[in-house]
Amino acid sequence: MRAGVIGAGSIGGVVARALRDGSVPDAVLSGVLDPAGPPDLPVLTLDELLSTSDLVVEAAGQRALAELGPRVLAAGRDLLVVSVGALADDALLEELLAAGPGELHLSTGAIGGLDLLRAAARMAPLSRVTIETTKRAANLVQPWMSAAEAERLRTASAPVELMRGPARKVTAAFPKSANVAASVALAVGDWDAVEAVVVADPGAELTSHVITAQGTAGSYRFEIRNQPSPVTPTSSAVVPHAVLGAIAALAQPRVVFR
Ligand SMILES: NC(=O)C1=CN([C@@H]2O[C@H](COP(=O)(O)OP(=O)(O)OC[C@H]3O[C@@H](n4cnc5c(N)ncnc54)[C@H](O)[C@@H]3O)[C@@H](O)[C@H]2O)C=CC1
Ligand SMILES: O=C([O-])CC(=O)C(=O)O
Repeated sequence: MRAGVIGAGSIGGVVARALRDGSVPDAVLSGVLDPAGPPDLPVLTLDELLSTSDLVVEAAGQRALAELGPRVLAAGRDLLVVSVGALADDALLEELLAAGPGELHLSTGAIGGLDLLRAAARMAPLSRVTIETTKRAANLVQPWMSAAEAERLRTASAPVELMRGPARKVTAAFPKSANVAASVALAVGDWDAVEAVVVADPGAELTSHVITAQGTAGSYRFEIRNQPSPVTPTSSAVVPHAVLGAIAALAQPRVVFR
């Protein structure tokens, strides 16, 4: 399988180098598309990427997925999405689903438990599904925040709850930090069932995601505590490895959990 990568930052850069170095059996790097043009990686145009890849990994952000995702699928290339939060836009999701012949795949990204939540939600609708994300306060500053609010975050001395609301709203408000809220909503198949919370903690060494759900199938609590990426600390360092695991499963579908 030839895999191309859109966005060669903290996630896509690790993925591209691992593919280039042959660490995934039966998968090779075709190249990367990134205006930042990492010097050690083969940088291609979109047309070149599409003509030399079987699978394209999006690791460039929610806006890039909206701009480029439909073209990847329409060119007949499979697409593995990391910026899952962009799918909170129903119109984009419909466009991507209609855009084939390429197939759409979603990365599990920074979290786990999505398979069990999906199974439990199929048994009977879940109630009270929540995901609480806690990150280092200074990394959660957003362009829509007032200067005073941004400064309060940068100088916070205690944890602050920044937003609590429907997953759709929270993933759009924190596009680099709360894609996981969308992942939980897509796993349970109900955007309105999932409440997302973002907490800024000046003392947080690790990024945490605590997912809870109750239903007929049982009661669930997943606590994930990830090391932040040293390059882009809003992203967990494990994310590129989730992507590489997905590529390995697509390239060589043997002994794969589904
Ligand atoms: N599903 C999940 O659990 C997670 C999803 N993410 C998503 O992954 C995205 C990428 O994360 P990082 O690699 O840490 O960010 P990063 O900032 O380190 O890298 C992003 C790269 O994409 C490039 N880029 C931006 N727009 C582009 C475009 N239109 N075409 C090509 N390249 C473009 C940038 O130049 C940069 O090199 C985040 O913005 C977020 O949406 C991040 C963490 C977890
Ligand atoms: O990497 C993480 O821990 C989660 C993240 O940034 C996101 O969901 O956008």
